[in-house]
Amino acid sequence: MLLKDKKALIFGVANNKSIAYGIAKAFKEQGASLAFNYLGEALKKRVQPLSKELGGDFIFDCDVSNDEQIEQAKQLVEEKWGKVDILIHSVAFAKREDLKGRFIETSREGFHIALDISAYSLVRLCQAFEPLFTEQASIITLSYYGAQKVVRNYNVMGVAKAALEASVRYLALDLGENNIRINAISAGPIKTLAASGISGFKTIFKTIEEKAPLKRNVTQEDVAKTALYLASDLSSGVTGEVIFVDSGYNILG
Ligand SMILES: CCCCCCc1ccc(Oc2ccc(Oc3cccc(O)n3)cc2)c(O)c1
Repeated sequence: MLLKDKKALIFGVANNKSIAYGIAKAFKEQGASLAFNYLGEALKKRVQPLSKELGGDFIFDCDVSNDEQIEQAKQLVEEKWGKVDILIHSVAFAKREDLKGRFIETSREGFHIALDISAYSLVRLCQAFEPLFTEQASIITLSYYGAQKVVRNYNVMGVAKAALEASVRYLALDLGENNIRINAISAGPIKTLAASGISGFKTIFKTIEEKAPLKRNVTQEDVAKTALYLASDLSSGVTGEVIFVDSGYNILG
């Protein structure tokens, strides 16, 4: 049991297609205790049954763009668990109109929203939960190839993911003082609720099957297994890294 008695806080399960759901399922199988956030009453109805199904300890309302809600979440987790061994950040958002057309048309508001929810939220969650992280705690966030190379339509989310990946490196320096590790998994395209909001997703998904070295798209399970490695002592010497789980697509010219 790779994660026996570890307490894993999971941000970003929306449904059973979410990457965070696949990660949580694998963590449970390896003996971890789980807790999940949900975004407001509407999504509580979706997350509650998923948490039950996965044997979660508790769920909590937390909009990661709201500092008070993050502080309240920290206080609740402190009360329920006292400490946190693993934090999964699988949260992002951009306005629909900013995920298509010309990036140059991005509004100031749209840029702020995308970077606040998709990148700054990781910094703030680390800041709030730092007092609860155990000696060997591990933090994992999710990124995409569009952070490093231009992928048409990904637009402002690519800029947000670039900021997220750089934040992982700077956070690794600060958190390393206490032997806490933070890494990103750059996952290939997976058919999630979020993915359905991006123009051109289907085309990219098909291209991977034709061009990627493994000639197939990756699954939630592929990503979850790398998350197990990063969350466990198997990756004890790894921090500040971006690990591609994308059938090798990123290595192509
Ligand atoms: C053109 C790029 C195709 C491959 C995209 C792979 C991918 C799929 C999903 C990803 O996660 C999100 C999460 C939220 C997000 O913002 C959204 C999603 C739906 C509606 C909306 O208004 N914003 C966009 C992507 C992601 O970062 C990357």
